[in-house]
Amino acid sequence: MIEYIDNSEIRRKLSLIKKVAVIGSGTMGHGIAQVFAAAQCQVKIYDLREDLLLKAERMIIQNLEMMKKESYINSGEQKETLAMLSYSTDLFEAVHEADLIIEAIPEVLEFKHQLFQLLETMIRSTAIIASNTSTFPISKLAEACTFSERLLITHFFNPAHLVKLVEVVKHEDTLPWAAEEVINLLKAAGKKVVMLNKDIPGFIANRLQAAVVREAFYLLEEGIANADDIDQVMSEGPGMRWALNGPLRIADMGGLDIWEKVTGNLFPELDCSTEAPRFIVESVKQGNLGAKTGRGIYEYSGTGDGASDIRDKQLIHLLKM
Ligand SMILES: NC(=O)c1ccc[n+]([C@@H]2O[C@H](COP(=O)([O-])OP(=O)(O)OC[C@H]3O[C@@H](n4cnc5c(N)ncnc54)[C@H](O)[C@@H]3O)[C@@H](O)[C@H]2O)c1
Repeated sequence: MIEYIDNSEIRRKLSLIKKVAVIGSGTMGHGIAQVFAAAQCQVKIYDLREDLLLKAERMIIQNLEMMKKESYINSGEQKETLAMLSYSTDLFEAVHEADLIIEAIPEVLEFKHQLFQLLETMIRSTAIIASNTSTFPISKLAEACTFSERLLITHFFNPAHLVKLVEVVKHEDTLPWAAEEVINLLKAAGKKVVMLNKDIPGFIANRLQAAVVREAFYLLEEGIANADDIDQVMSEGPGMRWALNGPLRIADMGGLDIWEKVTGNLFPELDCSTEAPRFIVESVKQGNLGAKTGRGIYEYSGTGDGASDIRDKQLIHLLKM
């Protein structure tokens, strides 16, 4: 973990990043834009169509309204954040003055490469470019761009306006000032930043999550317990501890002699499949994508907005603790 002096106000004033462009206003993009707007950057959000931008604006308004209702921000902060945001379907207009450009478009390498090639002709020669990719190593992203010395991964978590963690990955060419600027800004925005020492697919968090999810679907498919019980085992047990201490510290606290037995005895028993779980593949084929389509592992009313409202309220309560 990078540690800087904790004086976000001074850091913010000294930061070179005043203007931010967010490309892609979907699940992640709108929340990322909100984070930078709340940190007093002028933020332009770009998407392919006007209706997508209107949806993003609506979601940011709802996010801020809930944060105010739950007394996490005041109405001054709500207004100031909204005033820092603007929306555009013109890519050049969105990016040409930006100090930092964050892409949050779909996880398709070809799309990201095409976008980088377009950006090359439009952005300032000192602009920093960050990708919110969940899985691609930065070496893959850099293959199709001429700005690898200003390229980073900033991996936010859904919902980006509430989850504190951002994983940062540098390319071997990334200049130290570019990483430092972005990390300082993220910290001033209240984020917890972890920078990886090496480039690896899935970074840290998604590798840890994927290991747990693989086993969770194995237990479900084998009928060991129903979905609700499997989820409860996690949230009432390990999840509760993991909110406060990571798996390595917990291993230390339990005793490494015990964990030698637990891992040695259990590793040979664990699922080690190398493909997406059958349950997920079948659900996707049937168009059951989870909360957003009303059905996944559970059933939801409408488009699942109620479920994300509850999740966001619970996260705000956790943050206030
Ligand atoms: N959803 C998550 O939980 C999550 C978490 C962390 C990281 N990510 C990563 O963030 C990125 C975005 O994911 P998302 O879930 O927000 O996707 P999304 O589908 O919700 O949003 C993507 C947005 O990008 C727009 N878009 C598509 N092609 C574009 C282009 N060429 N130029 C500009 N905009 C374009 C789409 O119109 C859409 O609004 C992906 O790389 C994903 O892996 C997602």
